[in-house]
Amino acid sequence: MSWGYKANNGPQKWVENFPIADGVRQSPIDIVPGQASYDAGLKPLNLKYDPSTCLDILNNGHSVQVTFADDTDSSRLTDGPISGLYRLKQFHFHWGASDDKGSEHTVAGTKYPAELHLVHWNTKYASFSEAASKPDGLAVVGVFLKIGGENPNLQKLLKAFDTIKSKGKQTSFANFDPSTLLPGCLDYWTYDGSLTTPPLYESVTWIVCKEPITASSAQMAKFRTLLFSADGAAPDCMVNNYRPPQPLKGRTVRASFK
Ligand SMILES: NS(=O)(=O)c1ccc(C(=O)NCc2cccc(F)c2F)cc1
Ligand SMILES: [Zn+2]
Repeated sequence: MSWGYKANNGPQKWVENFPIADGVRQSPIDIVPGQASYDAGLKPLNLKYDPSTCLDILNNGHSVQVTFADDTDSSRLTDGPISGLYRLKQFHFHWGASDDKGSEHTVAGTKYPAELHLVHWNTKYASFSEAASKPDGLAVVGVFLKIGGENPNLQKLLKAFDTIKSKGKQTSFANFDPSTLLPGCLDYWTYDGSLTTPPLYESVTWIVCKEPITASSAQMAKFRTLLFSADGAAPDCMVNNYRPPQPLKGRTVRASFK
């Protein structure tokens, strides 16, 4: 049976097949703002996304994912805490069964209802797959979702959910601009971490935005209509697809802001 988020295959069990789960730079973490150190050397994030690189939207059995063409540099991240140029590969979300939980990172113990991950890979490597196992291979921008007014930029995504309800379903998804999902202020915390799902590779420079974006409670409910299960199997709601915070193990969290 493959990994998931249930008692019998969830985060407490992943170490059995992925021993790095107990590694020294695992993600997510609890971010304690008072303990983060302001680093004046950190540059502003430079994110440039080209909507024409948006390819499709997929239910991969763990999350809903929007995948991008990464054969050119047209959707990419530079500056911030990283050096070089990282190409956007995909973005996806993690969310809860109710509005009181769902994010992977927490802020002084506070859980948000959901968290968006924009996944980029270092173009010093030939591909995402090669970069994914290197200590400086990936950079993931995390954006918290909080409950507020309806977010019109999410609506386009949510409208596609009915056609990708079950595991393995995907549909073409064009001309979506991921920058519409970024907060107005790009202040961030950054630390060295890992993929938050198996294979849990310790290859991610995490860049977590301080400012959340909003989603309405009804929009959050729409995420919860997706299924972990494939067509024809007993329907299993896709909820609580988040890993809890992991030990900091001596790592420093830096802040790009005072
Ligand atoms: N939640 S997150 O942002 O930390 C995260 C981002 C990407 C992946 C991923 O690509 N997994 C599949 C995958 C595919 C190819 C090679 C890999 F190493 C690999 F992990 C997993 C977790
Ligand atoms: Zn993620």
